[in-house]
Amino acid sequence: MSPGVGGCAVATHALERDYGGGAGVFDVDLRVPEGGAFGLVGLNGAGKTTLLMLLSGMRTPGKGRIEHSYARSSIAVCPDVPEFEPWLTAAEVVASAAGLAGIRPAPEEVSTLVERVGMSAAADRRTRGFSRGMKQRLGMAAALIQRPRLLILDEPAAGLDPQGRADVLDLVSALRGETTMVFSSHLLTDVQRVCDDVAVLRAGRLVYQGAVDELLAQHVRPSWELRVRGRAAAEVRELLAAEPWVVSAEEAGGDTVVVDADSVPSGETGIPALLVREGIALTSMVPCDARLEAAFMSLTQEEAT
Ligand SMILES: Nc1ncnc2c1ncn2[C@@H]1O[C@H](COP(=O)(O)OP(=O)(O)OP(=O)(O)O)[C@@H](O)[C@H]1O
Repeated sequence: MSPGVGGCAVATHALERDYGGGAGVFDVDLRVPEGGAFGLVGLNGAGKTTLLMLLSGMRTPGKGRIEHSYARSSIAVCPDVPEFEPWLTAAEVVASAAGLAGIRPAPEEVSTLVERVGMSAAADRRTRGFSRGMKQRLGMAAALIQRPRLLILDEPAAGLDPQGRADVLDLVSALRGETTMVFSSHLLTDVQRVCDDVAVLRAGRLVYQGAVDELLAQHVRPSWELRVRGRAAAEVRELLAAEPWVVSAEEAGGDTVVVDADSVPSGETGIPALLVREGIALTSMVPCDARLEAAFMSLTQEEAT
């Protein structure tokens, strides 16, 4: 490990890449803990790709420095829209990615990886005509065959349908602990689903880095949409509103009530406990993601002070 990286897969110090006209990344002190999934979020043009390319060594900084725990050969990158030679099959793409990295995997290693990314059925199909989701998963297999210690994924779930997005996020989640991942997204909900830590970029500058839970605690009022059975929604709303930890409770049509709590733990434990106490059946309790997005937007758009 390089001196000074202590506990981090990669760390940057006053990193800058200035494209002029305010574009680029500036004064970035990033700490990516080892072994987990690290999310990099920001609006379009915030500098996510630039920072990822700097971390990967594919672009050079104008100022500042980067310390890696790993050799350059242990870093793999999956671009936002992976492109492959159209005449190669999926399995050949993975095998040739290994060859380019100087690795000679056993055929079973290639097929296991192709299976792991859910591409077994297409292993022997040429990549011409692959959907974006298939390309994304194949790109991840081509990166993983290099046995990276650090895997950099640029918007791996962007442009995918809900199923494709869920597949990619599940894969990222399953890789936690195996390799350090840094992945960019403009969706906080994706990051919340799979990441332990997150950095938020606004106009090229870091405005937050740390635990996802802490970001949510600081910027999001926890909220759930409940569906109940056995009692009118109005009555359930009233019962909830009387609880000291409930910030607001609103009917949202039919059997649905939306509850804002003063903290995630108080809502997660208090809502089921109250309903059990009152003998009310809870048919679903879903966090209100739209509000998470709104909080993220306020964090990324608010004026720098
Ligand atoms: N090679 C380049 N030369 C000049 N400007 C660039 C270059 N690459 C990126 N930029 C500009 O730097 C800013 C950050 O771009 P970057 O692609 O890093 O952002 P991003 O957060 O990844 O955006 P998106 O989510 O849209 O992909 C943008 O204003 C972009 O136009």
